[in-house]
Amino acid sequence: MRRKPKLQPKKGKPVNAIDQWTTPPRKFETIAIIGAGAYGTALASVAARAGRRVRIFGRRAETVNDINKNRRNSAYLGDEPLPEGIEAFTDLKAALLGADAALLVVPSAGIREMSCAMRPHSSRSMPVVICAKGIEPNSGLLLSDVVREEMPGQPVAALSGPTFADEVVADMPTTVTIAAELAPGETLEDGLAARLALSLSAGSFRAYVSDDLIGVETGGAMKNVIAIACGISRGAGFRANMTAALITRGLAEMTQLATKLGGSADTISGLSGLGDLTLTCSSEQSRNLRFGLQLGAGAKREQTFDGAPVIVEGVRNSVSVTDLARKLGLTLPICEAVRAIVHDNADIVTTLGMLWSRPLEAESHEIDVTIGHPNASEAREKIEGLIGC
Ligand SMILES: NC(=O)C1=CN([C@@H]2O[C@H](COP(=O)(O)OP(=O)(O)OC[C@H]3O[C@@H](n4cnc5c(N)ncnc54)[C@H](O)[C@@H]3O)[C@@H](O)[C@H]2O)C=CC1
Ligand SMILES: O=C(CO)COP(=O)(O)O
Repeated sequence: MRRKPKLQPKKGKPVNAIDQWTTPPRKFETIAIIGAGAYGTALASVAARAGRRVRIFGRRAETVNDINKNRRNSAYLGDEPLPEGIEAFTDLKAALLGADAALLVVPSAGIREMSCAMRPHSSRSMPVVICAKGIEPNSGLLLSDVVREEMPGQPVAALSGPTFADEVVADMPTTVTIAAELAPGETLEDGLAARLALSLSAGSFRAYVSDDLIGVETGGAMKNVIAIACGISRGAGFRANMTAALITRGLAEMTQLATKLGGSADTISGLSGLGDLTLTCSSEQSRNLRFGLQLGAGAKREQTFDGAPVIVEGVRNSVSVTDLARKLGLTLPICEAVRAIVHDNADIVTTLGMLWSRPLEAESHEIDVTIGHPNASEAREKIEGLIGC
């Protein structure tokens, strides 16, 4: 078995730590986790290790029994043992009974339906924390806005960051950002994000707080699309320089959309943006990266993962992100390229080549300059030649 190194926390008073603030925020005691897949179960473990009472909802009876009887979720997380203090239910009402906060951990496609189902069983003061990554197709809504539509008046937050579920469940060092908007007169110190961070942080799991819900959610939705681009490029035979370019220019696309929506560029350079982008674009643990690798190597979309129904959020989000950007008058070339390859069967080499033959421009989006490309066709030919087309 692989050795799991443990962090050794340093003794002494930390600087500016939430639990050292003048009046540390009150913890939530009972946490409901909605969704017993890989990430829901991992976050249930985090909450239980932090001393919370945890009630997790899963749709499949076998999974719920596995968690209650064997303290495992073998369908999603292999043999990794789960900590004590997690009770699983197939009944949504029972899972939400007495919950002080709920983490919503189903795929983005299920957020509207699930929040609608939660509404009759949720106390009005119970915060709903979105842990899925996405933007709703057609409406272009952030998932927090979807929840607000289905659960009017409910406090909403988002938890996002570089967090592979199997590392989280194994208590490997992990950081996230928790974001919630501040009510008038409220400060970060007494806000919802701080209460959640204090309720979940323990041992190897460390949450930072933010009031930029838009920035955190936009970064999370977009990084999966960029990870697919990195996978496609590597799978098609391009190398490290191309990956670095896609990550960096992908980050620029994330910044453009987030700031246009009212989020901050600072958030995009944080854990939920750059942090998660780095993780997802560089590790083959990522489903989005692996999906791209398979496409790049020539698989059809339906052949990826041998046809298994794996959640690859970047697939639907390449459409919702580009639709939203188009509506806002933005062009996101990498996200558009992923959409064209994944949904319109566009040729991979030609589509990636087009990224290199676009008019030259200033690197900073604060400077609005485009310079006609002197050698567009030459650039495309060069790229095609590189991988022998
Ligand atoms: N697995 C990971 O490492 C991480 C996942 N996430 C995000 O968490 C979300 C969930 O992902 P995973 O837990 O990995 O997926 P998963 O496939 O492991 O589990 C999804 C769970 O949601 C349920 N589900 C599926 N479709 C549903 C629907 N339409 N309505 C209600 N329930 C539905 C499934 O039965 C399952 O219990 C995604 O948005 C993903 O991007 C975020 C960070 C890390
Ligand atoms: O969001 C994730 C890690 O932060 C999980 O990424 P994948 O869905 O690509 O596996």
